[in-house]
Amino acid sequence: MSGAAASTRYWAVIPAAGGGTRMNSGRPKQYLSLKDRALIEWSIQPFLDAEWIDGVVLVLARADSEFARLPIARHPRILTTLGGGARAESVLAGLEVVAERSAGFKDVQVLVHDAARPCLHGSDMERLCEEADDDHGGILALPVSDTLKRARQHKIAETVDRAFYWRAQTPQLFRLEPLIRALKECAEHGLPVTDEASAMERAGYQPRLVRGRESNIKVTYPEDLQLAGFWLAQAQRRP
Ligand SMILES: Nc1ccn([C@@H]2O[C@H](COP(=O)(O)OP(=O)(O)OP(=O)(O)O)[C@@H](O)[C@H]2O)c(=O)n1
Ligand SMILES: C[C@](O)(CO)[C@H](O)COP(=O)(O)O
Repeated sequence: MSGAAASTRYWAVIPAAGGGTRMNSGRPKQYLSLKDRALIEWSIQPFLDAEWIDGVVLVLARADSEFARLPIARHPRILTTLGGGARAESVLAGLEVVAERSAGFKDVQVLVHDAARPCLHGSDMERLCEEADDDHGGILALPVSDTLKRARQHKIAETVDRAFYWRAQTPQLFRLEPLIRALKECAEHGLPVTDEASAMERAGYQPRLVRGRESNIKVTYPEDLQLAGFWLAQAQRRP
């Protein structure tokens, strides 16, 4: 990847240990079929296509018996480990594998990407690596375009100025060791974090917001699956 120092090593961690409760499909949503592939395969592919990424650590649920049956499971740059009860625990488990595999390298950057986001463009992932701050990291995100209301018991409490709000996506890019420390700190204090940036912000970092793409949706609810299929077709991504 252009711009990165030759000594910088890049890894990806893909949290894929969730149960897909909100999808209500009776199986983990990452294995639902999306244009002739499992959703998770689309999410992993941009990182395998990027040969400058040393490895992809996939974090699976203990009961996961599906991934091993996928063709992509045999890819030489994919490692797997077991996740935990919350996304942050799963991410931390994946980071520990990166730490083991990248021992000896000083400058290790990690891209954390939801397995539930199958429509990522590889070019956006590269742009994140180029535009993120070396020390503070960065995330793909989108400025809010709707008028934002703060709710109180299903009523409008106030309208907030949307100019100051962005919607966080993934990948989120951070240096390995500071991210491990930040997530461990949150875990030790029982602080639930829903993304890596939250942990880094709490540790005093100011991650850069790198504009993403509306199509980089997180497949969360049933209607999201059809939308993901639409965006993949728009990008003309082939299985
Ligand atoms: N304990 C968990 C929970 C979530 N994830 C992963 O984190 C990503 C984002 O989480 P989300 O969209 O909430 O997925 P689920 O937790 O599966 O969905 P739900 O909350 O509806 O159960 C997903 O790729 C999911 O597999 C994970 O690795 N470990
Ligand atoms: C990490 C994330 O995708 C950023 O928007 C989001 O926080 C994941 O939330 P989830 O509830 O674990 O899906």
